[in-house]
Amino acid sequence: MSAPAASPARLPVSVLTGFLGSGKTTLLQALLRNPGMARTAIVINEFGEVGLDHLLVAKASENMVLMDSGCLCCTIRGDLVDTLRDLFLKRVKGEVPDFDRVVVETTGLADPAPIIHTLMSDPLLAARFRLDGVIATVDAAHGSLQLDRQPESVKQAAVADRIVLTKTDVATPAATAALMQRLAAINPAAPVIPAAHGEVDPARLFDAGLYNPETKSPDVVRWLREEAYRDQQAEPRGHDHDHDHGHDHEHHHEHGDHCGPACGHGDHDHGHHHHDANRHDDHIRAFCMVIDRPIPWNGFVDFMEALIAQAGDSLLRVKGLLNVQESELPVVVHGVQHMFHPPVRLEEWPSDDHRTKLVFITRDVGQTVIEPLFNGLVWGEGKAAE
Ligand SMILES: Nc1nc2c(ncn2[C@@H]2O[C@H](COP(=O)(O)OP(=O)(O)OP(=O)(O)O)[C@@H](O)[C@H]2O)c(=O)[nH]1
Repeated sequence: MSAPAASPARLPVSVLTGFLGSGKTTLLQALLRNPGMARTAIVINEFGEVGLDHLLVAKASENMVLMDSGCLCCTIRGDLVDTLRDLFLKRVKGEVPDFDRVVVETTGLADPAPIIHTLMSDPLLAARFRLDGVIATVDAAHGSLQLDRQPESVKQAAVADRIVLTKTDVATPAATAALMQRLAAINPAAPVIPAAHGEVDPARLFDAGLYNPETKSPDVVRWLREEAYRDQQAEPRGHDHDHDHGHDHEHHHEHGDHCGPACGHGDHDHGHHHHDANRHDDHIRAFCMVIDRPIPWNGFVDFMEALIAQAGDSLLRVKGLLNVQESELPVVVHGVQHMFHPPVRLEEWPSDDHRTKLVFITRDVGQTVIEPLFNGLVWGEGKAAE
């Protein structure tokens, strides 16, 4: 098993995504004014669209400007990899003020996954930067309609670590409440932060990654939030998912317990649709698996490889804390679609609970699909007759 220590010293990068017109620019403008954003570099597509003139202090170079809050703002030149390398180099040479955080806005790119993949996979970037988290803006007034009609908007909410609910000043409280419930169903672990006109404490948006910058150590409980999947599954659904209830879960429980009677909510494989099948979030499954006994690492790798091969595009987010047979220490895995971070071995268990926990947010691939694959490749179940 390769389990390199993911150095917390690498610069955290947050990816800001959100549907067209959902308030990304407004949020950035408010953040740029905030003194709490000093020592942050923001990467955007164009200065013009953010309307920075009134916040500008100095032009550092053709594509970099400095704000009076201390925030550095730069536009993408070439591609993101070039821009981030350039930014890092200028920082090292002292050509720009030191910064210890980067925010990348994904304007014009509906799907945040390619940016996340670039951050995870480019070897030079991965040595200097680490993905802190994905922030998604969702419009409180139009978000429901966008979730209905636009698969990208569901995907953005599903891969997010933080969801900023914008335009709460113009949405009705009932619409806001219904949307919050719907977002919680898509992505149970992501806090939904209401923010009219982009007014939000930056501290609530950042440090969503595995590393807690205060303790300089991993905080896997906060990162995994596996209990949120349980809580969410126990809640009445914001829309009709009652077809999930009552199906037979007994067959799932042989190797571990699962998250209550509504676990694998969205296991639509069981049928009984009562509602508009075109709602894109009805294709989203958010569930956790808890496995009692230590798992063989090679079996887990076989399982993940098979899952990626069969359903890579449908895996929106996978996070896991693993108890592997080969190690006394826990191993953390993290993936977005078919791209996985190198596994990280932690120095200690976060609690006395040493069970493996895996959380999945997928499109159309429910627990009833993933669990037999896991049981087959990890425990060799279903192979006896071969
Ligand atoms: N009332 C109200 N209007 C908002 C709020 N946030 C954004 N807006 C308005 O919504 C419109 C779109 O906001 P932007 O911030 O430009 O959204 P965006 O996501 O950056 O848009 P694109 O870059 O085109 O994808 C603008 O007219 C904003 O003034 C809010 O919280 N309340």
